[in-house]
Amino acid sequence: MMKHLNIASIPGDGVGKEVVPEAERVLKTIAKIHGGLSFTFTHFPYSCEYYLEHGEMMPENGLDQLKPFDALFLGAVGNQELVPDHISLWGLLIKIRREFEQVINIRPAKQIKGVESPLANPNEFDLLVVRENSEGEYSSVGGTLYKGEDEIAIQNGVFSRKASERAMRYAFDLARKRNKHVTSATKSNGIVYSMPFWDKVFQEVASEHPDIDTESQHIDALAAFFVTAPEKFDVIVGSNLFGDILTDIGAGIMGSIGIAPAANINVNGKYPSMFEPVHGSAPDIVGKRVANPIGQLWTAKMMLDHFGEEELGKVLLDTIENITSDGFLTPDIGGKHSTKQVTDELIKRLKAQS
Ligand SMILES: NC(=O)c1ccc[n+]([C@@H]2O[C@H](COP(=O)([O-])OP(=O)(O)OC[C@H]3O[C@@H](n4cnc5c(N)ncnc54)[C@H](O)[C@@H]3O)[C@@H](O)[C@H]2O)c1
Ligand SMILES: O=C(O)C[C@@H](O)C(=O)O
Ligand SMILES: [K+]
Ligand SMILES: [Mn+2]
Repeated sequence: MMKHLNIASIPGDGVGKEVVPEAERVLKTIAKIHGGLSFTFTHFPYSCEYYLEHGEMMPENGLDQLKPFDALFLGAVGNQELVPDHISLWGLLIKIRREFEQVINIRPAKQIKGVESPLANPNEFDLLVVRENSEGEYSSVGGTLYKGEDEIAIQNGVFSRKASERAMRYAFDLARKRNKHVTSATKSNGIVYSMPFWDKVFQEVASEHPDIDTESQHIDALAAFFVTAPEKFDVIVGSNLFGDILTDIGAGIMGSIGIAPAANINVNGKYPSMFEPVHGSAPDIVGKRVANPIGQLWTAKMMLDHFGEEELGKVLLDTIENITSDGFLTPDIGGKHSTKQVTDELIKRLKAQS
C-alpha cells in the first residue's frame, strides 16, 4: 500500500532556506527508492522577511493552515537585523511548539563517521537529550518596570508537575530501549523552588522505573562532563533552557552545530510534530552556500523514524556516514564542499543502492 506524507515545509530564515530544499530533494529520492512512500511538500514563507511585509511572523490563521499536515519540516528562525530575536522566535518557532503541544524535544548526539570530534578522546559517545519543550525558563510570565537606573526585568520560571513528569517519563521510556540510564539535569543548589521540585518529581518517576539506573547532576558539572566524558551518558532529561544549552554542547562535541538534529514531538496526537535541526539561521555563513545540510538531513531521518520508516531512516544516516567518511564535508567540519555538492553526492549514492 502506498503511504503518502503531507509535509508543511517552513525553511524560515538564513541557512534554513539553503538546507531545507536540499533535504527535501533527498527525501523525495528516498521515497522513490522505497516505491511505497511519497511526499508532498507545501511551502510556507513564514520568516523575518514575511514579518517585515506583514507585521507578523505568520498570519492569524497560520496555525490552522499548518494543523492538517502530517508533520512540519522547519529550517531555522531568526534574523536579528530585521526583527528582534524574541519576537521572531516567539512569533513562529516557539508559538508552533506551544500551540501544537510539541511538549518533548528529542535531540541525539553521537559521533558521525568521518566527522572529527574536537575532543581528543571522544570514546564513541551516543547520547540522547530529552528537552522539556513547553514551559520552564521559557515563560511569558513576568514584566518590566521603571526606567533608567531603577529599571527592572522580572522573568518567572514555570515548572508544572504535569510537564516535568511527562518529559521524565518520556526519557525513561527511551532509556528502556537503550542503555537503561537516565541523568537528570538540575541546579537545586542555586535555584531554590523549581529545581528541588524538579528533583522530587524525578525521584518519584525514577522509583517507578527500578530497571533504569538514574543520577542527578547539576547543570554546570553536567556541561563539563559532556566535554570530558560524554560516553558516560545515555538519556539526559532537562528543562527547556538546560536542554537547549546541553544540545549545543552535544552538537559541538560531534564536530559542528551544523549536524545536530531535533524532533519536537506532539505526544497526544492532536497536532503534527515538527522536525528541525538544532542550529539557527547562521547569519555568519548565510549566502555562501556552505551550510552543512547534515542537521537538516538527520532530522529528516528522525521524521522517517517517526512515521515508522526506521529502515529508510537507517539507510539515510548510513549513507550520510558513507559520504562523510569519504571526505564530502562542508567547511564547518573541515571540508571544502558546498551544501549542494554534499547532497548531490548523497543522492547519487542513495540511487546507486536502489
Ligand atoms: N531553532 C531555531 O530556529 C534556532 C536555533 C538557534 C538559533 N536561532 C536563531 O538563529 C540566529 C543565529 O543564532 P546563533 O548565531 O546563536 O546560532 P546558529 O546556530 O545560527 O549559529 C551558531 C554557529 O554555528 C554555525 N552553524 C549553524 N548552522 C550551521 C550549518 N548548517 N552549517 C555550518 N555551520 C552552521 C554558524 O555559522 C555559527 O557560527 C538567531 O536569530 C537565533 O535566535 C534559531
Ligand atoms: O531557544 C530555542 O529554543 C531556540 C533555539 O536555540 C533552539 O535550540 O531551537
Ligand atoms: K532550527
Ligand atoms: Mn538552541
